[in-house]
Amino acid sequence: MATHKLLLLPGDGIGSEVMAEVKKVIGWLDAQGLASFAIEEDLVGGAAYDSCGQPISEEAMAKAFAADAILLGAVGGPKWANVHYEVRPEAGLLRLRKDLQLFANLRPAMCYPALADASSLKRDLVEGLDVLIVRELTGGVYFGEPKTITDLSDGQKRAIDTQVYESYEIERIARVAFELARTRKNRVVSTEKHNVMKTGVLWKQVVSEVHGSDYNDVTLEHQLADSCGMQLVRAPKQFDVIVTDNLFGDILSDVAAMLTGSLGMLPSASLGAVEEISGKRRALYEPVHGAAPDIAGQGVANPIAMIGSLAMALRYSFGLIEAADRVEAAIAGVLADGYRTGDIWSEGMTRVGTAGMGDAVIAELAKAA
Ligand SMILES: NC(=O)c1ccc[n+]([C@@H]2O[C@H](COP(=O)([O-])OP(=O)(O)OC[C@H]3O[C@@H](n4cnc5c(N)ncnc54)[C@H](O)[C@@H]3O)[C@@H](O)[C@H]2O)c1
Ligand SMILES: CC(C)[C@H](C(=O)O)[C@@H](O)C(=O)O
Ligand SMILES: [Mg+2]
Repeated sequence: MATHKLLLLPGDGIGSEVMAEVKKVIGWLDAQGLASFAIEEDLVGGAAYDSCGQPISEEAMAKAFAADAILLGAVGGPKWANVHYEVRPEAGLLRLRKDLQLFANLRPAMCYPALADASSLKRDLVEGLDVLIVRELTGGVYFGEPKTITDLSDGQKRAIDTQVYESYEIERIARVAFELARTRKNRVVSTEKHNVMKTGVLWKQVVSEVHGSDYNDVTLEHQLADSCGMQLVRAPKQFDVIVTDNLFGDILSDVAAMLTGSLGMLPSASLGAVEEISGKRRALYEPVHGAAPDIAGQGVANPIAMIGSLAMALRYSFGLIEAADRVEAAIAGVLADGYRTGDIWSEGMTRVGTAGMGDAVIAELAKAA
């Protein structure tokens, strides 16, 4: 069996707590002979800043380039509120995404039947929900230049962020969305704001062209991003795949999280292009949530988003479909058995902490083995 090089970057806040649970799952898969991993670990975010003055070291970047896949916990927190913008914890994550060219961010939001009552919406609106947000991750306002704050002569200040998209960036993310739609319900909603933004005009045009030339079999609808947000909480089951830019994708995925019960439920995969010679694609897997400073250190964070991110790595990077299916079935199993961390807990359910949820997943895996 091939050995997969996996780099673990726990990061800050609850990042290391949820990573500890994923390590249990990795250990279990290895022990069962279902997967074989060569594990490296390093610092990212505030933890790296505290250690070397940078939100990711050059050594960690080299490990990231050498890895078959990266698992990242979370970065950020109030401890670093006053560090210089260039070296803030989030800059480490953004550098990984940009330097590794991880342009395709897949954020599936699924509402497990056992959790339909934990959703922000009524059960019938969310039960069985399965939406995939395909977020462009290396362009847009996150990276566009100029990006400045300047002092003006009258004592005022001016801040500039720049939204830039080139057509190739829109085309490649549109292709990812259409390809994935073909494996699902064959429907794509593309969302932007062409009514106020030039990038929105280009986005809509390029997505339509890609659709017309190669994906006529997929149903395509365009929605303005504000309206898409509204539709997502009005009637979420109308969606199959949503393709959108970096900023709208960030916002819509947190909204979608609450339809599933909690931000602690949403995994993600950030993928690069398939390399021509090696056939490999760079990839980073991380929960959609952040470092959750309000609950960090208490052992109560939900590790399911992190464990689900490992399942996505097994599926997309390593082709270990059986192992991925087993991990996802174990997550569904513990929820059906009533195990709940605080964020998804309701009357009558078994309340567990982060480690308790990780142990329950292992027990469920073992039951099915
Ligand atoms: N990918 C990342 O590393 C990432 C993502 C989002 C935010 N952040 C950073 O994290 C810091 C805190 O940001 P924030 O508070 O706006 O967002 P957050 O996602 O950290 O937390 C938002 C809310 O969700 C809850 N939550 C999040 N994950 C949870 C989990 N696994 N289990 C239970 N509850 C959970 C938190 O307790 C909090 O109430 C900021 O510095 C931000 O930049 C990092
Ligand atoms: C931490 C931050 C840079 C990040 C983003 O804005 O992309 C986060 O919110 C996310 O959703 O992954
Ligand atoms: Mg976000």
